[in-house]
Order: sequence, then structure tokens, then C-alpha cells
Amino acid sequence: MSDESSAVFNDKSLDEPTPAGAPLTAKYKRSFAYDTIKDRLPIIITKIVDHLYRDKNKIIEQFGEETREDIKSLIGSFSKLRNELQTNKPLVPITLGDDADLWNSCVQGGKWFDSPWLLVECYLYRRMRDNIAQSPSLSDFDQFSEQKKSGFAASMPAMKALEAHLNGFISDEPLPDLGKEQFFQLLKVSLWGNKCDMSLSGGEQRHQNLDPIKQLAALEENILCNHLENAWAKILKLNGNSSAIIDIVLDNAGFELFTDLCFADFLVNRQLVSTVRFHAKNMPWFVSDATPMDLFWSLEYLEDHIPELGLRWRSHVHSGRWVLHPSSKSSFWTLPHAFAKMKEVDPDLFNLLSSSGLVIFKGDLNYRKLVGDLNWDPETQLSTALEGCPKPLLALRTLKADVVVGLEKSVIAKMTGNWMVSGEYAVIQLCD
Ligand SMILES: O=P(O)(O)OC[C@@]1(O)O[C@H](CO)[C@@H](O)[C@@H]1O
Ligand SMILES: [Mn+2]
Repeated sequence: MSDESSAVFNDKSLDEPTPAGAPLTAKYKRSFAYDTIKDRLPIIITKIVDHLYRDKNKIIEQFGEETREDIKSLIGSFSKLRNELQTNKPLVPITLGDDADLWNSCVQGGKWFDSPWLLVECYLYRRMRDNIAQSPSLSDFDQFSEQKKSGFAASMPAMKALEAHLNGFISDEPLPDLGKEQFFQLLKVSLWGNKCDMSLSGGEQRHQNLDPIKQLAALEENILCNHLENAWAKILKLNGNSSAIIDIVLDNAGFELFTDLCFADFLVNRQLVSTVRFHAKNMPWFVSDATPMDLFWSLEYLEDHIPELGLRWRSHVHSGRWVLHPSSKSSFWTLPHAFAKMKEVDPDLFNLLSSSGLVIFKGDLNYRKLVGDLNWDPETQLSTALEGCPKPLLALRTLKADVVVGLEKSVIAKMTGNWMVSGEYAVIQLCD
């Protein structure tokens, strides 16, 4: 590695379990939060520093000669950020951006290993943005863009396999049961697409190269709570209503985004809904999360590589059947808040989502925010943990953090090892 500043890790975390009901935090050594902050996050920063050294000339070519000095300072500020984390320094205020005050009211001098994990992990990505924003010439620079693009390209075989299935699903022929079977398959493909995040893998590229529909049967018993039937009933109730809108709060770019778009294509093509509204992140986030730019280049890439599909998807955008909601350019999704705070912090977004036909929340981080990232008993009622969130909602999430609710005692009893964080298990949970 090109950057060798060896910070000494200041380890004062406690060797005892996280108390029941408390926010997850790296204060407790046995927690996944501790592993993440101690090991995974420094690796993610180191990878960016390496990228800045290695690809300096490419970045200068793209953003202009004046960025040469800015890249040097960025390497310095990212290395400093890693050092602050590894030596458990206080979280310093965010300096630039309309959301700085909101952020600073949450940060308030807490430290990396003592503060809530959700706050600290979100803060890391917000600080990266703050560092980048210091250099106006790099304001559009996405430190994870390379990884996201190569992950997308590497998933081409799986995308083509999925496209072949999708073409059969969206023909003009009527489908038995209004397409229930196909709805189930595409929703599950979108669920398992969430395995492909690059935060859990410490920034390692994740992609998919097998036929995703053929893998579904083997994964069936790994769905620990499955409200698919209820989700279908919910969608059918919207069916026939020409203004039926559903929202998808996206998670990762790359293969996961492709699966989400396949699902959204099916919904509008079979006229199960009239409009799908997407919500993306307004800055590079948790390595692989989709930004508006990621959506734009993904559609362009598909027009070049799978033209029939790419053009059809472009037409959904032009006709307004697919909408990228303005929340994708504002800050709520990149604040550290639990979604129970949405009503207070962003009432317009809360009202919009509460009047949606269904809000689909993709992925692990969204799930953590839905349930407040607390150390819940896994048997807790879904409705209790989701109190205050906009509904009706459907969470599609593979388990990659040690928090889950709404499971049956008999299911929990069968689980062993690191089932909560391995990404091998999933939930499909509807709360009406
Ligand atoms: O939200 P995603 O993309 O499904 O997952 C992001 C994620 O892997 O990042 C954290 C580890 O850094 C985990 O808690 C979380 O699961
Ligand atoms: Mn993600």
C-alpha cells in the first residue's frame, strides 16, 4: 500500500455484550460495529488514498490541471481522517454544505468508538464529502466511481441472463394470475441483489455472474421472514388505479440497481402501477450506494450494451413512468437520522412517502435506519420497531448488521454463527 501512516489504535472498548435496546456502538468489543469501525472503515479510506495516488493522472485529465495540487491535499486530508478514526479522536464539525448545521447538532464532540455506530459510519462518508468540497475543482469527484463502474461491467453476464427472463415477463401476452409468479421472482432477485454491496466487503468489488433467477430456489430457505404474499396483495389493491405510485428508496449501484430497475420495469409494463419514483443518495455513500450520476451512466451503459432494454428504460424516464425524485439531491438520505425522525426533519418527504402506494426500502443501511439501529430483540414486533416511519413500507434486506426484528422464535432458534452479518440471510417485511 502506498500510504503507510501507522496510527496506533486506542482500544478502550468494553468486553461485554451491547445492552438490550441500546444504540449499536463500537463501545462494545463483541459487536459488529466494533469490527466495522476498527477494521473495515480504515481499509475503505486506504483504498481511496491508493486510488488517488495510482490514478492521479486520469483524475487530472478528467477534472483539469488545477486539480493536481488538490489531489495532494485530498490524500493528506483522507490520511488525517483515517488517523482520527483509528486514534478515537472527537468527531470534528462538518464545515461546508446546507446540511452542516444539522450534522453538527448530531456530532457534538462524540468520539468514533463511543458514539452510535449509525452516526459514526454516516459521518465518515459525510467527512469525505467535506474534504472533497474543499477543492471546488473536484466538487463532482466521486471517490467510489471506478469501483461502481467496474462492478457494473463485471455483472454483464448476469444482467444479460436476467434480461432474457424479463423479456418473457413483459410481453403483451396475459400472464397467469396477473403475473404473480414473475412478480415474486423479480422481487426476490432485487432482494438478493443486495448481497452486492462494497461497504461490507471493505471496498472490494462485488458483482454477480450467474443467472439470478436460477439461484432463487436454493436461497428460498434463507429468507427468514417472508411477506411476499402480503406485498402482492398490496400491489393488487393499487392495480387499476391510474395514479398508483410506488417509491423505491435505492441502495447500491451496480448489479443491485439493475435488479431494482428490472423489477420497476415489470411493474410499469404490466401496469401494476403507473409510476415508480426512485430515491438515490446526494453524495458518494457507503462505497457502493447509487447517486443520480450512477443512475445516468448505468442507463447510458445499458443503451450501449443491451440496446433494446436500455432504450425501453430510457422511454420510461421520458414518459414519466420512472421518476428520480428530488429527494435524491437533498440531504435527508445522507443524514445520520433514523427514519422515525423523518416527520420532524423532512416533513415534506414524510408526507410524500406516507401518501405513496408502497415505499420499498432496499438494503441494510435503510433497514438499520428504519429500526433506529438499536439492539432489538429479534422477536420484537415489526410495527413496534417501525413506529414513526412512513408507511405502507416494504423492507427488502439481506442481513449485514447485527440488528433484525420481526422473526419467529422457531426461526431464531435454528440460527447459528454469524448469521446476522454474513449477507447470506434476508428478510422481506411489509408494514402497513
Ligand atoms: O446498505 P447496504 O449496502 O445493504 O449495506 C451496507 C453495509 O454493508 O455497510 C455496513 C458495513 O460497513 C453494514 O452495516 C451494512 O450492511
Ligand atoms: Mn449500500
